[in-house]
Amino acid sequence: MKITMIGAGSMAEALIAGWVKEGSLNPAEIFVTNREDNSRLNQLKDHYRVSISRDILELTDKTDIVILSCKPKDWESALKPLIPHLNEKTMIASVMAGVTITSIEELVPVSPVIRTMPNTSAAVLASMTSISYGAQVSSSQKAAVESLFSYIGETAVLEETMMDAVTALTGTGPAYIYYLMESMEKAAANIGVPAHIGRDLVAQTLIGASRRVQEEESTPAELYKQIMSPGGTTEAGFDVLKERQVQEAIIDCIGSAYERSQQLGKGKTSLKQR
Ligand SMILES: NC(=O)C1=CN([C@@H]2O[C@H](COP(=O)(O)OP(=O)(O)OC[C@H]3O[C@@H](n4cnc5c(N)ncnc54)[C@H](OP(=O)(O)O)[C@@H]3O)[C@@H](O)[C@H]2O)C=CC1
Ligand SMILES: O=C(O)[C@@H]1CCC=N1
Repeated sequence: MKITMIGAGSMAEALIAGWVKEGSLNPAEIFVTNREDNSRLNQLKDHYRVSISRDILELTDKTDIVILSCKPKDWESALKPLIPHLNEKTMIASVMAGVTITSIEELVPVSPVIRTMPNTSAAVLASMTSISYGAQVSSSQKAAVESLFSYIGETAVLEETMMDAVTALTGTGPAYIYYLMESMEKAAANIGVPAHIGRDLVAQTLIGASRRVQEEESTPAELYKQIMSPGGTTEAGFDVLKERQVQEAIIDCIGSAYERSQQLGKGKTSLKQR
């Protein structure tokens, strides 16, 4: 499959890294462009052997899928020069937060449009990617898209009404987990565990906890209650979490990310416009 990526930032790199990691895609058939940062394009070319170009029309020649991996404020100007060269065989897949299928279809009525929400764990083939299809996507195109994103992790096909929610939950999600890990590393250092040791211990603790949720029937609450002995260490820790209302803060954090995804879809590019 020949891919054109418009945008060469963090999310684009995570996708590229995942697609080439085990040879799922031929890097020469991944064409990447950005707005102006030549050194970034050369870096991606040197590291992953992808094809790069400043000529967006050259990139879209015979491409099967154009991936919009720029920011929500930039996609319309990025896509405009391509419009006369697109047809019903060229899929447009967005990874952008907020931007709706309808808004892309309005600009490119001829093309099948797909809205996706991967995450940066694509780099290690562990993305959770949600996918929604516009009305013009054929069943063979749907199969091709699902195969493409299943190379880099798990996929779920969802109604578009859920895309802002999954953006807040799983697109943004790894960042919350890294923040938790950073907090645990800082705590480790405070209680005498050097950072380089603490990092590995914390990472394995998260992997083990996640795997139990994936592989067993128990809920997270049942699992944490198993760890909590009356009067023990876990209870002492949870007393602080409850006193500081950490669970409420996390619920509000994801709610705020959800609202922001909705706003981005309405073209509110600045946080001040909230
Ligand atoms: N980061 C993440 O974890 C996730 C991000 N996303 C979505 O992915 C998208 C990209 O995010 P992220 O990678 O973090 O952003 P970055 O800021 O890292 O990258 C944005 C890229 O878009 C390029 N760009 C901007 N304008 C144009 C244009 N007119 N034509 C071509 N390229 C252009 C930039 O080029 P230049 O540097 O030259 O300006 C840059 O390469 C966003 O829409 C975001 O919502 C989705 C899931 C997770
Ligand atoms: O912060 C953002 O807007 C993007 C969307 C999902 C993750 N990062």
